[in-house]
Amino acid sequence: MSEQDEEGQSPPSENPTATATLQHPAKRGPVRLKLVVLSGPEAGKSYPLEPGQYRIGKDASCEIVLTEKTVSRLHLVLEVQEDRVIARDQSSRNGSFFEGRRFSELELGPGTVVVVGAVSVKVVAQDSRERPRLLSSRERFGGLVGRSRKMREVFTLLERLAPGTSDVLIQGETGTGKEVCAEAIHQESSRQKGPLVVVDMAGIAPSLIESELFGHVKGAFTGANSDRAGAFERAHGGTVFMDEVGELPLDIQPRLLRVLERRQVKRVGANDYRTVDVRVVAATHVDLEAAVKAGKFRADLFHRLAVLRVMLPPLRERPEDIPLLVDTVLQRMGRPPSALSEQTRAMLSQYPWPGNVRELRNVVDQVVNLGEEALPEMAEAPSKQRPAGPERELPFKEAKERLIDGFERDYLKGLLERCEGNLSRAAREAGIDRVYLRKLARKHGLVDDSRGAQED
Ligand SMILES: Nc1ncnc2c1ncn2[C@@H]1O[C@H](COP(=O)(O)OP(=O)(O)OP(=O)(O)O)[C@@H](O)[C@H]1O
Repeated sequence: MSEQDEEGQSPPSENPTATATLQHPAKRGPVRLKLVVLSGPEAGKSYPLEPGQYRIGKDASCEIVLTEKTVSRLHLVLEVQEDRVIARDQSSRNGSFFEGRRFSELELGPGTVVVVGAVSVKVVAQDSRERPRLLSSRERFGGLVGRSRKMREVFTLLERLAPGTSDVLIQGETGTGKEVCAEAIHQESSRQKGPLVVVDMAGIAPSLIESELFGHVKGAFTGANSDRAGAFERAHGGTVFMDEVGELPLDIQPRLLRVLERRQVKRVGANDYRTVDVRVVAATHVDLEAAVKAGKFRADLFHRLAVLRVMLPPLRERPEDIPLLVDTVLQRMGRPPSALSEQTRAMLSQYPWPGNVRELRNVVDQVVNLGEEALPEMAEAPSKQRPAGPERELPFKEAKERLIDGFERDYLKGLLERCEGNLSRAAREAGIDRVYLRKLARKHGLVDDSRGAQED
């Protein structure tokens, strides 16, 4: 197996007939492929794919070694044939994913990105000029955590834009971490020692928004008993976070545009402008482009705000992040990972989370404090996003059992294969009691009692 650095050129093949082929619909003739690692410790490495089998895993004996901790010793096998490449997950612990969904078998073609545990790899033509964008290897940015490809793309972007001076628009559904993201941008910028002033447009009466943002002078309106600085003046030298900017009334929008363009504010009732040194980070959960089309948001303000855009993906598009988020939430609660059973974790990983990370945090909190009885409400929550599986039509208890059964079987199968059927080793690796493990394995027909299970 030859291994190249992505920065280098692929050497010409010594034996062109022995290379992997895949019919490209647009071209005649075969397309030779290679696998490029996009994230993790081996990011940038690439491997030409020739007909045959490639084992991908942490074990040094694999043809493609990925040392990242979420990768199983033997994780995925690529079967490279003359005209196609098939990827088969090897009952890996953390799964293999394509477009956010776990797969056990998948046909790969040029451009396919799959996630092995948490490591993204991409199949490209060997002579492709495209230099795949390498992803940040970090799993957190400020208070945001995630190891999915989508979140790593966000972190890559944030690494680049946070230290700059440009204003930023953060878009994402409720609970996707927009406020945490704004805090992180502030903390990673040169303004970190300055103030971060948060203004939630949805939480202020429309008549008071102007004064909140720009301040007022004494007597400007009833109740204005003294001069008051607005959010922009208070944030001088720092950052203003405008949450739910889509709620800004149309008549105030030109005034915000002026602040963005000239960095000048005029207090309500005053005649003079004051210059402010602020960075504006705005967020919205609504589609601002649609609001512009509907005449509810000024196009010029939108374009000025949207120069740099961060899109926070919904949790249902990155289920690989759920285990890490669950652990992070437990840690923030001061609880150990063992505070949740494997069954509960399996349930949490299956749920589509319409309320995103906030909902996940609340459910984990409830389950830890109230016990697993808190889960049924979760399963009853409506979701259009979730594909209807056969278990969706069953009574809750039965559906839950079936789901857990499937999870247990897959998990144990992979575990016992990795541990070559050695129950003691498997129990240690999984962190569960050996007697319980034996009981589970027997339930799923995974130990042959006539031969007696291996204990050491
Ligand atoms: N990627 C993440 N990693 C860790 N915690 C997260 C992440 N995303 C969100 N959270 C947590 O979820 C909760 C909600 O996040 P936040 O308030 O930033 O969401 P939001 O997008 O601003 O929501 P809304 O639109 O409803 O205001 C917080 O407790 C936050 O710490």
